Amino acid sequence: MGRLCTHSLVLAIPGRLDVMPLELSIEPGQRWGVLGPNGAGKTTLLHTLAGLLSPRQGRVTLNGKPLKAWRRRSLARELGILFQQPQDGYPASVMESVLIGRHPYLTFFQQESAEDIERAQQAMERLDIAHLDARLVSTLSGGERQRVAIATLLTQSPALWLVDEPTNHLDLHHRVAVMRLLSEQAEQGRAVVMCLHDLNLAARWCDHLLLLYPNGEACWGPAKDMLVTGALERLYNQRLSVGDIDGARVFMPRA
Ligand SMILES: Nc1ncnc2c1ncn2[C@@H]1O[C@H](COP(=O)(O)OP(=O)(O)OP(=O)(O)O)[C@@H](O)[C@H]1O
Repeated sequence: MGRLCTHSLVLAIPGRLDVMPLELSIEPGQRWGVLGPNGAGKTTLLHTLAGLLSPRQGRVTLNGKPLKAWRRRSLARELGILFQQPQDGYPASVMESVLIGRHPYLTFFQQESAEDIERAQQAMERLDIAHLDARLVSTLSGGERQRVAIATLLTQSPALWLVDEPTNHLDLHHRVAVMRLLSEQAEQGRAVVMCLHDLNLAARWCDHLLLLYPNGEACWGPAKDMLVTGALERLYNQRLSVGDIDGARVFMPRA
């Protein structure tokens, strides 16, 4: 179970004082998209939801318990984060990197078991990087590194996935594959919160949306209620053309 709630949460964004408190309730099985222009606070929100940043005001609870009351290792079994910036500053192979996902389940001196290795192999196959298992992560392309980071999260298998721009660097095929994977996680009862820049991915794959405006305003709710052209144009300060393709709403920026 991964039920994450925010209570009068105000993000600590430097210089932004007039910010609407967030009262979010992210339930197991839901796919939340976080939308907003550059600098709106999407990454700050994700890091605050993960307990990596303190809010200016309010609190976050996971399964009813304040994040601060969780022990870090227990929290890492419940909640996983995909960072926008790669976190691979040390030399490691793809396999070693993906196995890090099992660390919350191991004691300090414990070796990974055959089952841990099997999970990592399955995750690498799912992300189409099994053939790269012995390669140093530092030698990979941007899209390959992104798939390693997602495979690590899949190996970790948390109840709540916090993913910052999961389709960064990915080609069209892998973009869809990753959105399918996130959807499946939700179908299996996990909760997924994803920061997205692509409105059409959000419209296609998210059932709930949070719109973060750069002036501190915010609105959230079921995706069908949030995908209002005027509100999105104001969000991005960009005129949009709207159409329907195969039953899905599609947004195109007007030139
Ligand atoms: N350590 C810091 N010092 C000063 N300002 C900061 C700091 N960290 C973040 N900010 C500012 O907080 C605001 C929100 O940043 P954040 O990274 O959350 O935005 P974002 O919506 O994720 O943007 P993007 O779409 O560009 O990734 C930005 O204006 C950023 O410059």
